[in-house]
Amino acid sequence: MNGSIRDRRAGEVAALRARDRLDDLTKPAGSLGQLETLLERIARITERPVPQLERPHLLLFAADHGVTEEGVSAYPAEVTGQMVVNICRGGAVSSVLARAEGVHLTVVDVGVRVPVEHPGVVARKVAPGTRNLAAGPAMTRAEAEAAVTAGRETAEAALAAGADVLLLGEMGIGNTTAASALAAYLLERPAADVVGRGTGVDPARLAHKRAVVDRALALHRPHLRDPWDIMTRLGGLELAAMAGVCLVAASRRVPVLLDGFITTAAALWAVTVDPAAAEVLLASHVSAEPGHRLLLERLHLDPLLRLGLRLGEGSGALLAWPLVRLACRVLAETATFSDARVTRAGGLGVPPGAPTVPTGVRVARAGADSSDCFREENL
Ligand SMILES: Cc1cc2ncn([C@H]3O[C@H](COP(=O)(O)O)[C@@H](O)[C@H]3O)c2cc1C
Ligand SMILES: O=C(O)c1cccnc1
Repeated sequence: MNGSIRDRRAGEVAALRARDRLDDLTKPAGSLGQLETLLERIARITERPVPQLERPHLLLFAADHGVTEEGVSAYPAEVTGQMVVNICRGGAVSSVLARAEGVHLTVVDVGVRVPVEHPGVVARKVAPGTRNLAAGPAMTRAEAEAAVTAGRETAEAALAAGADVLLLGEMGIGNTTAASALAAYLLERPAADVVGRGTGVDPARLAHKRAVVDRALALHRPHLRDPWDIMTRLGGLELAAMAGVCLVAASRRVPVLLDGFITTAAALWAVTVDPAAAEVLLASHVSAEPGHRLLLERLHLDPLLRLGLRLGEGSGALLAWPLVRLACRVLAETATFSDARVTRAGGLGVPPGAPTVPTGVRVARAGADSSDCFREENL
């Protein structure tokens, strides 16, 4: 207990020092907008006033869903296994983004229905998919626990390999239905508020998908006594595994960059198990699924991007990652007012026409950049 109080204080001190440094950088106060609150949050999580996140690992969990037999997705269930192979071969959107940004990608099979034929997949299959959550519990308690453990161990392995930030991703046809069931229950909302088109179901199928989620909620509600009942009955194997990642990140004070609706539903469940998990979450984007905005609001998270994405696979987290990395670089490398001898706001002011940067002062740090405006003759 004392340890956690001390940890929290260390985080608050780091956040305050990050705030002070942000105000001391050669820029108008507050001018980096949302990136400034992001940096304070990362400082608080990592307990470092000038955090450097340089080793991102995307942990992508794949599993199938029995609820697909209700016809809730625009695509057939076999796409899960096919896409896992595509991701590992480098052909999926997430593979391209991870490659382009140098993000280490780990793909974990926690419950794909068929054998996944690729040596790159981490084999942690708990069961060959869940059962239909609209007809009975999706999992047994032992399966839910094993899936959370698979997520926990994957996160521990990534951290042992040097990861300093974890990105979450998932692949599982039908998982917007399971995520909707979890979200509707945890947010105390009807299915109509959270269910969206997922892979792109038409309006008739969307109405059916909502009815399926409402039916599942009515079926399970009398049996939901603790968080484990909720995950066991309404969740999914990859949802449980992603929650396991959040739980490890909370205890290790490592930032988790969420992706879309599905990853955020898993994260909210993790927060019901350990409220400290809420402190390590970062929101990459807000997806087109209507429940995503509601989940982010519940978690008090401000998404960095609003692109209308509805893909998953960690794609939104991968797109937001460069912003996070660049924000950290800016905090670490931008000159301060005193270093650069730039006049602060509230001083005597600068005479009209006078240069705001005294001639002969280098604003850039030596060797920091090669662009033209940083050349000696231009300073
Ligand atoms: C080719 C393809 C690639 C994907 N990559 C992610 N998803 C996304 O769509 C699925 C969820 O939507 P629903 O609940 O409507 O099935 C998940 O696999 C999610 O990761 C994909 C879906 C498809 C079809
Ligand atoms: O928001 C998401 O995570 C999402 C939305 C649609 C399909 N797959 C994922």
